Amino acid sequence: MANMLVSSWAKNVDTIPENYVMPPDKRPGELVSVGSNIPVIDLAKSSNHAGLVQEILKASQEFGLFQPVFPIQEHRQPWLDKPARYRELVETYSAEMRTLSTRILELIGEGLGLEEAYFGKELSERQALVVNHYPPCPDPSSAMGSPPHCDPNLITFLQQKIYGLQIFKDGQWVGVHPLPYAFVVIIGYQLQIISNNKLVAGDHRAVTNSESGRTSIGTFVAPAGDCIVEPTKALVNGGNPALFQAFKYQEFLDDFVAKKDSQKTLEAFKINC
Ligand SMILES: O=C(O)CCC(=O)C(=O)O
Ligand SMILES: [Fe+2]
Repeated sequence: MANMLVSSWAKNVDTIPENYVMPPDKRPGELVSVGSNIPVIDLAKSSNHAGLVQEILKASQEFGLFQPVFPIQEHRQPWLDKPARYRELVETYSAEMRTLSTRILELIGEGLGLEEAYFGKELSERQALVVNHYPPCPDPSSAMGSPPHCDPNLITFLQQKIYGLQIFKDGQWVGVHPLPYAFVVIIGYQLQIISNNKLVAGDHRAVTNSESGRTSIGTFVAPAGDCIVEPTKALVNGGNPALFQAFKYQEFLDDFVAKKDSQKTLEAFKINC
């Protein structure tokens, strides 16, 4: 059992096992710079609420990703690295993430001109915590930590201490700098669909490095399985016809798991004009 965990043997390898070597066209390549223009948004700027909403909306339209910073984390970093109190920590962490996601979803809803609680009910009913661990890799340019994809859910909150996350923007991969007191917010496909393509899902991947292992903590907020998702009526009219059909979220998720290619799943739910 212990040997099945990559982390138990990966420390001792000096070449990548063959099944981890990616075909040349799927490799991360060498030259990816850390982006200096990825939006970092200060949530404490409550004196300029309208400005904050606009900043979040613009980032969600242009990048599908942003990094909110908020002061509470300067005092308490909720990093889950103490297994002894893991259960308790996960409970507290999940509750805090719920508060943060509610806040961000309210700001996005406001920016889209929707009622305050629009995303607060069935559309955000599910919340899952996923901890990814990437061991150090002898040859990071030939292997991939997490292949390129968009998240199928509504919105994702990611915490990373070590660099590894990259976003595809303007035809190239850009590294997302791990800021110590910021989360990374990634717009998921359900927000793209509900906004009728006004917001874009962030296309991202994770690379490895040879010096150290990397752990990322993801909080995935998603609709209930039987929740009907469709472009919101508020953003659909004669000039802006609905670009996606209505579906049950579980149908979208099943297609995503079956196809293993997030873009193909999005295509399958488009209305063919
Ligand atoms: O580990 C990361 O930085 C990205 C993980 C990810 O994209 C995912 O779990 O969906
Ligand atoms: Fe992801």
